[in-house]
This record gives sequence, structure tokens and C-alpha cells, in this order.
Amino acid sequence: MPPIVRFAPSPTGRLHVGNVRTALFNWLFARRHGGSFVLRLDDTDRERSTETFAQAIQDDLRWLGMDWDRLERQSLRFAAYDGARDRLIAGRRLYPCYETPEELEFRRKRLLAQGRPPVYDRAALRLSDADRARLEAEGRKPHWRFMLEPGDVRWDDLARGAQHIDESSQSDPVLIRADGTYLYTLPSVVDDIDFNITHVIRGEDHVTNTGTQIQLFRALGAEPPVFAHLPLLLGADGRSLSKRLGSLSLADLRAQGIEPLAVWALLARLGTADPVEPVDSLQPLVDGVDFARVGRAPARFAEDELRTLSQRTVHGLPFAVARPRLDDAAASLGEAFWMAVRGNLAQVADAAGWVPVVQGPLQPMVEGPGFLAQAAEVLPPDPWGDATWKAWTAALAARSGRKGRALFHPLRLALTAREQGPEMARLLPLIGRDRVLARLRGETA
Ligand SMILES: Nc1ncnc2c1ncn2[C@@H]1O[C@H](COP(=O)(O)OP(=O)(O)OP(=O)(O)O)[C@@H](O)[C@H]1O
Repeated sequence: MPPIVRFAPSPTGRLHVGNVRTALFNWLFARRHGGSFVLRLDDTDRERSTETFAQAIQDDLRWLGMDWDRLERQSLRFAAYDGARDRLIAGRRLYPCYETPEELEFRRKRLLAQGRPPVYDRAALRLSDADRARLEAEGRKPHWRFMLEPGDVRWDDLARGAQHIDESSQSDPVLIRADGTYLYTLPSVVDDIDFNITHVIRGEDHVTNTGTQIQLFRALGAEPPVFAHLPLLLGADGRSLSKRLGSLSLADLRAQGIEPLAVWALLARLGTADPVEPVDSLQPLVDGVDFARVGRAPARFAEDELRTLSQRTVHGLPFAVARPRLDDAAASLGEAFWMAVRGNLAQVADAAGWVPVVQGPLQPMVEGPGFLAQAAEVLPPDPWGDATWKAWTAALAARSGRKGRALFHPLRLALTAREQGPEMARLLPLIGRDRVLARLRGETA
């Protein structure tokens, strides 16, 4: 059966590179195995989630070139969560509790003082109907706990290997707060069941919830999915990343002109057994995705590494990939122009800077006129091609007696008005004979 995976960010900020790494592992896994990818917006927290962030997350993922087969929003699914809640209550797996945070804290401290684990004692289960009625009459609202079954919960994690959590040492988790709002666990499991998620691929921040979630899947009559928990990505300083703090956002990288393929190449390979190297399509990353090759230590994200990789990516970027991001003038010059200039660009947008060199107008930089007049005299006739530059400079060397830098540099200055740049052999036919002649005469052309 083809896998169905999901990426489930909360729209409480812009995506950071850590979120993106988890997103792209999901996407790569789905594409590698012919499966599908669900984007699920965890927007049940109405105070912190915003529509602007929900849109921004989609924009950021689209900028990366990531598509999704299905989009879901938790805020539209409360009926499903309420249904699951009612089934759990009917099955006596969800029970109301009335303790205040202060009472719980007091009990926790007392247990610790006695040298016992601070596990919730299920006192609420011993309340009679009359006790509950009295508490409610006092104005107390219940929060709801999920009754864990004792013993080990085991799963084979695709990234971490065999795992187990002893649920006897855990407090029954609260699934619904006293104000009636759901914590993360129940909506997430209900969605995973309803969307037939086969593989939950996410950050290690969720490992500790997994035992409870597996029990919840079973309590709701479903088989748990396969899990893969990947190490969290850290900042270069070793600090954790957070959407709410705005750390290392994809939006910033985009504004800096970072190449999306470089983001993929770095995040898919960082901290794995495979070398980080530029790619010119997603295919090698799709083919190579393998959670067993991801190291167990948290990887650190270094922006300068990304910048270097981004430049190397641009240098090898096929025209078809670059074209949609070129301005009209650069795009209209076609593949030959792109192939000539790409090796000299820090980012795709910089191609625009080379358009006047090819198309004019350009004020040439000319040294004394004698040499350039000789150059004009031996300029080969049309048609021009890849070999023209070599033929021309050979003839000019013979004519002028110059060689090396003294031969080539004045030509580059006259024809491009720059000290450095793309190979002249490639630029020359793009500039064209008439414009070359004018520039050799020192005219703006
Ligand atoms: N540093 C990280 N490295 C890798 N994955 C991460 C990292 N931080 C979060 N994730 C993953 O991103 C997905 C979305 O999580 P979530 O929306 O809670 O992100 P968050 O950055 O932790 O959010 P917030 O800062 O708003 O709490 C989850 O699968 C989570 O495991």
C-alpha cells in the first residue's frame, strides 16, 4: 500500500528550517514510495493561529517547490474530535477530573518528598456522582484525562530503531482542558486515523508522546501508523528553533535570494551519512531518502554553508529551472545566455546584471585606441559560433604580438566594461558583431 504522510505545522509563525526539514523528509518519502502528502494546519489554538500565517506557510512551501495532495485544517474538524471524545467517554477511557493546578502541584511535591514517582493517582475515578455534582455546583469545570493501560508500549521507529515507553510510570494525560479546548494529542490521532496516515514522520520533540498516542489509536479502534522521529535541527549556536521566536525562517532565506534547491540539498543531507552537494533536481534526493542514514545527533544549521551551497547550485542550474525566476529581459535571451552567465552568479536574479552586456547599452572601458583598432580589423565575419573567440584572439595575437592578459584583458574591458565575468567565448556570439565593432571604437552600444 502506498504510504500517506502528513506535515502538521501550527500556523503560529513563519516556518523555520527545522520545520522545513521535517516537511521535506515527509515529502521525499511520499514521492519515493509513490504515496501522498497531506498538509495539515494545526490551527485549533485560535488565539495564536492566524490566517496570515496559514497562507504564509503555504507560500513558503510552494516557493520550495513542494506540493501537497490534500490540505486539511483542524479548526474545521471539531465535530470529529467531539465524536472521538464521546466514544472514549462511553468506553471509560476518558474521565473527568476536578483538581486545580495548585492541588496537583501539592500532590506532586508530596509524592516526590516520599521518594515516589510523581504520577497522577487517579483520585478523580473515586469520586461519586454526588461528589462530582457538588464540585460542579461550586463552579469547577472538569478537565479530561485519558486512562493509560499499564505496561510497555513498543514500536519500531524507522529512524530510532526499537523503542519502548513504560506507561505505568506516566500520569494519565489530559486530552481536554477545563475550558473545553483540546490539547494536541486527540485531534492529531483522530486526524491520522481519518486521513489514513500510514507513516508519521516528525521531529524528536514528539517521541515522548508516542506511547500515549499509540494507546489512543487502539482505544479508538485503529492500528497505529509507523513512526519515524528525526533529530531536531538546531541553530549554528546549538539553540533550538521556534516559529514563535521567528528563528531562521524560510521567508528570510527567500528574501536573501537563496536557491530553493539548495535548501532541499542541505536539509535533506545535513547530519546524514551522505555528502552535502548541489543538486539540479529533486530526483537524487527522492531516490536517496532513507531514515536509517540520518544520524542520531541533532544537526546544526549554518547559514554560511547554505549560502555557499546556494551559489554552487545556481552555477549548475538548468535553464528550465531558472527561467521562471528570471526577469523578462534575461529570460528572453534564452538558454545560451543563461548557460554563459550562470557560473558567475551568486543568485538567479543577478543574471539581470549581465543583460546590458549582451543587449546594450553599455559604455565600454577602452585603453589606448591602437590595439582595439587592430582587434576590429581582424574580427571574423559572420556567422559567429563557439569557435569565433578562439579564432579572433589567435589572429589578434599574431597581428599585435600580444599574449596572455595583455591580449585578453583589454578585450574583456571593451566588450563587457567589467574586470571579470563569464567566458568570453560564450559571450561573444551573444553580443554580436555590430555591437562588438561599436564597442571596440569606444561607442556606447
Ligand atoms: N528544530 C526542528 N527540527 C526538526 N523538526 C522540527 C523542529 N522544530 C519543529 N519540528 C517539527 O515541525 C513540525 C511542526 O511543528 P510545530 O508547528 O509544533 O513547530 P515548532 O517550530 O515547534 O512550533 P512553535 O515554535 O510554534 O511551537 C513537527 O513535526 C515538529 O516535530
